[in-house]
Amino acid sequence: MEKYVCKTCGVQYPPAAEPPESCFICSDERQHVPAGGPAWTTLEAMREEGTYRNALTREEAGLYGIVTQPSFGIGQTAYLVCDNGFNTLWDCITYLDAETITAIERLGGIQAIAMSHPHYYSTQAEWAETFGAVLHIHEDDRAWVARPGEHVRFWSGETCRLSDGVTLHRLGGHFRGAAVLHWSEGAEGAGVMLSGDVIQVVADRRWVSFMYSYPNLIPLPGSTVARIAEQVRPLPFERLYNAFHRVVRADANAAVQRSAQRYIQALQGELFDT
Ligand SMILES: O=c1ccn([C@@H]2O[C@H](COP(=O)(O)O)[C@@H](O)[C@H]2O)c(=O)[nH]1
Repeated sequence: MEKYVCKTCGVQYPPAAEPPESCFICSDERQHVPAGGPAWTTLEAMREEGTYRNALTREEAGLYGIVTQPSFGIGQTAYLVCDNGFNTLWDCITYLDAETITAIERLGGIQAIAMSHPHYYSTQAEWAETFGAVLHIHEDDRAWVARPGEHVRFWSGETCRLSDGVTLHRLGGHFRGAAVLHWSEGAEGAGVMLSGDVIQVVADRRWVSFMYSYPNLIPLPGSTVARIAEQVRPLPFERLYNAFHRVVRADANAAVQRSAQRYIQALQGELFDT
């Protein structure tokens, strides 16, 4: 029996004799199945190949980025937030090896794992089991968990406090249970938001955007974007990190507010006349 991993999104499935016929994450209209159909590997095969390694980078005091090189699956970055002795892994990546485990153990291990949305679930069960961490997922996204188990804690409502400085906020939009992480101690106490791509940092780093599907370019309703901006407004955060190493470095809450206004104006035909 093997725990097959979808090569397109990096999500791991429960033990089975044969790979699944399709990946239910990629078959959804927010992702895509490659033209050649689904393809599969396993975490063990990836380790044996020796192709991959994880780069762990210090982003700022108490915050580390972890990304697989060369890129695998969607290619997202996971973050380790070290908040006064309580470490949270924000989002997850598929590849996990002994070198990564040692490096993270040196930083104090992982006490909690929290996910923005299903596209980054990857091998979250392996990470939770390896580090003895509780895996926090909003209950509205329960149906997207390929490998449920004792390690998962489904949270409900709009917020979930993980440590003194770390709180999850359900924003919805990209997925019903889509969440962001607010770290009040980040950016030297000015606050940091980790957003996955529930709030997406765009090419011009002074702006963000919001989508139902990024690869298939399906936007969100203006009312949803307005609600997301209102939920975020009271939170103090100077910096915002997305899942692809893009950062709004200064005045990030204001960037979210003006970007939401611009997005809604564009949807309403008030931003340009082309
Ligand atoms: O800016 C982006 C972000 C993501 N994608 C692609 O979308 C899918 C789903 O990933 P999410 O990041 O969770 O939306 C994946 O295939 C990404 O490569 C994109 O095209 N542009």
